Amino acid sequence: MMDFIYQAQSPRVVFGRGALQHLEREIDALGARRALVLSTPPQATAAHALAERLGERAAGVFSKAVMHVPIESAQAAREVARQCQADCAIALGGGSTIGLGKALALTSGLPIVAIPTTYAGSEMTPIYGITEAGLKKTGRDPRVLPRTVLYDPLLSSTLPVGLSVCSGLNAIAHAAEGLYASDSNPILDLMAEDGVRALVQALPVLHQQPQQAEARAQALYGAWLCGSVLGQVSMALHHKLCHTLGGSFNLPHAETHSVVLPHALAFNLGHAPVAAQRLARAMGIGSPANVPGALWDLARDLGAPTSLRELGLSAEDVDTASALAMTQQYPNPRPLTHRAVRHLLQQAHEGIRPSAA
Ligand SMILES: NC(=O)C1=CN([C@@H]2O[C@H](COP(=O)(O)OP(=O)(O)OC[C@H]3O[C@@H](n4cnc5c(N)ncnc54)[C@H](O)[C@@H]3O)[C@@H](O)[C@H]2O)C=CC1
Ligand SMILES: O=C(O)/C=C\C(=O)CC(=O)O
Repeated sequence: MMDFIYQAQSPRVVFGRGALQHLEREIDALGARRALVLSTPPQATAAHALAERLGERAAGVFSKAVMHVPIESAQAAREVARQCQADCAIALGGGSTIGLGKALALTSGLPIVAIPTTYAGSEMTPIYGITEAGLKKTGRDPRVLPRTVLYDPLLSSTLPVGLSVCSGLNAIAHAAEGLYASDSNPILDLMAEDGVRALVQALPVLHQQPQQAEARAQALYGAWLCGSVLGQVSMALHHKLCHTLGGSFNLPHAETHSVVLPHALAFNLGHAPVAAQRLARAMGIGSPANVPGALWDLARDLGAPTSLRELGLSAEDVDTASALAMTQQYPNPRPLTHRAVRHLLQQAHEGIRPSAA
């Protein structure tokens, strides 16, 4: 039965090979004059080159973005933005850099131009995360949604192939949980299905030919769709588990999503048959029951990690993580019990291929 609420919510999106050439036009369109360019340390050279290109439109560079946005780095960026009198920020990078931009926007209201170089999708969401005293807190606030997103597939072509695969699986996770979200709607279901289709087709090509232009564009298109889904509907068990594993055990974000997703779907899809059908159709496989196994095979075949053990989670941490994950309350297709979550994490820890949903 049709019963939904849909509220369009999107930054301005400029998509295309070479889209970065439009940056000055987009800064001007915001009415901004002095942009602070943000990046991680490994992308500092690109950030400085961009600031140089912007000339007088650049207020400075802050290249100390860190995964999961430690409060100290957010405070340092806020101080630099204040000192250099920036009136906008440009986040050049993946979810870590865009997350730093969001932390800045949260307290200053500065408009953000996001230039994503991974497939994590943060640029399309009003979700921010900040880590303080070992605990990652997330929230939603319209102030942190970037005002403009420049999607340029040329920029993601330098993303190492292993990270490209895991980041693409991270994006697929947004769409998969969006398809069984308690607050989903038909438009976002269309976006989720097409996003999964684009990524499932692009990732094997990128695994063989990381520079293949059409596949880079297709993967980034999929990331846009999946990020839009993440931004507009509620996530469930899979994202909550990854949040716990990333925030409290410092596991790497995209890799953790890659490992956990098949197990979370094996747990949930039996209670979400329409989502399972859509995922099977998007992946080009016959039986919805085979979706979790097919995703696990895809990850393994493309060289992604398949166990939490190889990401550094100890056997003892499985107990702690299960207990922590059960402290949150949220809608999930299948009711949660501590025993079932513990079993799911144990399977993911050992890297066991999930059986049919
Ligand atoms: N708030 C939200 O809606 C979302 C937030 N996130 C957050 O984003 C963070 C993870 O973001 P990711 O994009 O997975 O990783 P990331 O932004 O940490 O990037 C991973 C590494 O790859 C490098 N890198 C990125 N793009 C590159 C490129 N094109 N070429 C070469 N190197 C490149 C980065 O400098 C970094 O060293 C987590 O903290 C996660 O919680 C992720 C998704 C959504
Ligand atoms: O943790 C955050 O910074 C906010 C959301 C996400 O990371 C979404 C995700 O788990 O991919």
